[in-house]
Amino acid sequence: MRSETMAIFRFPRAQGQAERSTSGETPPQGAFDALLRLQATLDIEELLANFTSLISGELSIDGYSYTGPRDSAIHCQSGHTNRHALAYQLMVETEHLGELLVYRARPFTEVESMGLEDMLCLLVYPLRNGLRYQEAIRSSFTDPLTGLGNRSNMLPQIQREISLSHRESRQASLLMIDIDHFKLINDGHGHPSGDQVIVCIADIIRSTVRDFDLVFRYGGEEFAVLLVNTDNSRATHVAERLRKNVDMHTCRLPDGHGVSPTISIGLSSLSRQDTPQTLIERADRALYQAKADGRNCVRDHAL
Ligand SMILES: Nc1nc2c(ncn2[C@@H]2O[C@H](COP(=O)(O)OP(=O)(O)OP(=O)(O)O)[C@@H](O)[C@H]2O)c(=O)[nH]1
Repeated sequence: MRSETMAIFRFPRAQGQAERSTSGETPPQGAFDALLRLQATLDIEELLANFTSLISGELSIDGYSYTGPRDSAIHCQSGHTNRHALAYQLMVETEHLGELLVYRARPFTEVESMGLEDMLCLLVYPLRNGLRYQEAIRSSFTDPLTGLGNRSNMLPQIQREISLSHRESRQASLLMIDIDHFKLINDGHGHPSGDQVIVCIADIIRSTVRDFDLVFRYGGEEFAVLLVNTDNSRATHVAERLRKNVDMHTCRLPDGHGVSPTISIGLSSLSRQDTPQTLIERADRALYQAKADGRNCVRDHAL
C-alpha cells in the first residue's frame, strides 16, 4: 500500500473548506436522503456499509477499514486493502470519532478525495450517535470501579457458556470469591481505600486467569470467575493459585499505607443438569463453607 498521510477530517469544517455543494444554499435533496439512510442505524458496521454503498456511485473502492476511538474496541473492515489509500482521523469539533481508510489499486484524484470529504460531512453525526449508543450499551454491562463485567452481564454470559459447554461436551467451573473481613479495611482506612482494595483484587484476578475466562464483579467485595473449558481438578489448582497470589500481595492505599487482604473461594463445576442459577448456588454454598472454615481457603461444592 502506498503510504498516504492520515488527514484530519474535522466537522464543522473551517470557512475555506465549507462544503461545496451546500455553501450558502439549501442542501440538495440527495444529501437529505443520504443522511436519512445513515441515521437509520446505530450499528457501526451497518452504518459504514450504508456509507460505502452511498459513495459507490461517485467513488469506486476495493475496501475500507474503520477503527473506533481509543477504548471503544471497535474495528470493522470490508473488502481488501490495496496500494492506495485515503485516510482520515474523523472529528466532530474536538471529539475524536476514530479513523477511516478507503483503499483501491488506482490513485485517488483530488476531485474524488473532495467528493469523499463532502460525504464524510454526512457520516460524522450518525457515526457519533452510533458510538455513543455502543458506549452506553458497554457501560451498562461494566462495573465502573474495576472495569469488569457487572452482575447483570453475568447471567447471560454464563448461560451462553453453559450452552456451548454442553453442546461441545466441554467442562466449565465457577469460582465465587469474597474478600475476607473487608469491613475492617473500610472501617480502618475509609471507603476510598476499600475501593482501592477492590480494584487491587480485581487486577490480581484478571492477571491470574486466562484472557478468555469470564470475570465479573458480583457485588460489593465479591467476584465471580467462570473458568472456560476447565474441569474440577484444574479449577481447584487455579483457585488455589489465585488465593496464594492475593495472600502474597500488598495493596497500596491512597494514604500510602499497604494492606494485605485475603480471599475465600467457593468452587462449583458444571454438570449436565446445571443452569446458571444452580452453578452459582453451589459455588455460593462452597464460599459460605470456606468462610466457616476460617477464611483464606478454597472449598469445593461436590454434587
Ligand atoms: N469500599 C467499598 N466497600 C464496599 C463496597 N461494597 C460493599 N462494601 C462494604 O463491604 C463490607 C462487607 O462486609 P461484610 O459483608 O460484613 O463482610 P466482611 O467484612 O468482608 O467479612 P467476611 O466476608 O465474613 O470475611 C461492608 O462494610 C460494605 O459496606 C464498595 O463498593 N466499596
